[in-house]
Amino acid sequence: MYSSQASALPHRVIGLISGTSVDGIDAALVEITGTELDLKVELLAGKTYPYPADLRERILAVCAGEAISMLELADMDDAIALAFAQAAQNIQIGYQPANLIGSHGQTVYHRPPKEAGVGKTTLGYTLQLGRGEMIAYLTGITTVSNFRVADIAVGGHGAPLVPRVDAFLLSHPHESRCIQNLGGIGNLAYIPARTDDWLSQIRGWDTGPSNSLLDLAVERLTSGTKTYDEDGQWAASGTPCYPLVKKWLTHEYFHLSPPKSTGRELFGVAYLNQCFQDAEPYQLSPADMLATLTELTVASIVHSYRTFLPQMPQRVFLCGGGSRNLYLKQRLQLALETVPVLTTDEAGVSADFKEAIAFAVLAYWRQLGIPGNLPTATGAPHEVLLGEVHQG
Ligand SMILES: Nc1ncnc2c1ncn2[C@@H]1O[C@H](COP(=O)(O)OP(=O)(O)OP(=O)(O)O)[C@@H](O)[C@H]1O
Ligand SMILES: CC(=O)N[C@H]1[C@@H]2OC[C@@H](O2)[C@@H](O)[C@@H]1O[C@H](C)C(=O)O
Repeated sequence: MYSSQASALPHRVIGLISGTSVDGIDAALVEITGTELDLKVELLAGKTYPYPADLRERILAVCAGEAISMLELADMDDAIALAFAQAAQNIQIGYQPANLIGSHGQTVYHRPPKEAGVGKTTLGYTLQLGRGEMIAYLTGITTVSNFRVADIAVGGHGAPLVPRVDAFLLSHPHESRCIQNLGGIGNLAYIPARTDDWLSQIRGWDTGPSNSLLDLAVERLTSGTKTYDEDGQWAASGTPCYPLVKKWLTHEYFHLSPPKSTGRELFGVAYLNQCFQDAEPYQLSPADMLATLTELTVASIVHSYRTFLPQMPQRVFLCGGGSRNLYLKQRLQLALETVPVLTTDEAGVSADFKEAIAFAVLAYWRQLGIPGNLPTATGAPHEVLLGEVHQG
């Protein structure tokens, strides 16, 4: 545990991320004081800046495995960095300028590490575009980026990284909690009540698809006129097909023991095509298909908790865009029975901007020399400093 002396003064930091939904750049301007147990973050401004439509399409194509040249890769890296730098400039309008940026960038590829014989691991590989050096150059603000590689370099998954920040922002003295992110991919942080040794008992992993398949299905069912099902209204008018959910739950990812991480490589276009093929004999309506895909997200989360957690949490707090999907939230509450399902807003942390806030905190920790990974979530053998620093 680190002393808070180094950070007695508040730090104004910008956190930036575009996640696996590729819907746009979430930017948070925050004021941070304290370090870990005394960490305090005030959200001054939070906003999502949508990507230009052509850039979003190019990113999604690359995520789906389309080949591009090195020249195109460099251009895409810079186009993303430019969009991130603009988001950083815009979020500060009307505020005192920030002195640090933590930028996650855009994940375009993620390959978890693999066992390679006794005590050996083939390192994972992860690629986030939107290079930090360009953001620092364009904004004149010191920028920390490329957070995942240091954890990967010691054999970890490099993901999920937010659980360590969740631990200090959302733990409770007497209550065990799950913080469930519903992004393109879902992930959780299980945080026991803050008694002795609570930190070492925190768990975290990716639960599987959350909005990624739903969004792709909506695009497909509307011939591209819609990108998501607002509030889950369309899905709510359908009925889940349980034999399909049962079949899809046999996917080996759901049965892998944590630590584990995944991405659009596993739960993207190819997987959705398979889902539509599997659904053919059932002649589902579009609404039934969306309800069934929603149920896969719900069932995979609940299966994950019941199988891999030491005990069920006392409360679940949702965050990420999927926490605004009322149908998904309602189905999750039904499946979790007596465990209350809330959003992190109700625990004082913005459900929409928690990931952006987390990368502001991770950059701040990097500057203070505080590790950012949680080995029990990433599978790394020990804590490491995360992020590369580019002076502004
Ligand atoms: N009102 C809403 N109703 C239903 N779904 C919503 C709503 N608002 C946002 N979403 C969903 O949330 C998604 C965006 O969520 P979020 O920004 O948390 O994802 P992300 O950060 O890209 O994902 P990840 O956490 O995997 O990196 C949208 O693509 C959409 O599917
Ligand atoms: C490689 C990558 O970008 N992973 C993301 C993704 O989106 C959700 C889940 O999969 C999580 O593991 C991670 O993001 C969050 C911010 C994390 O690291 O905690």
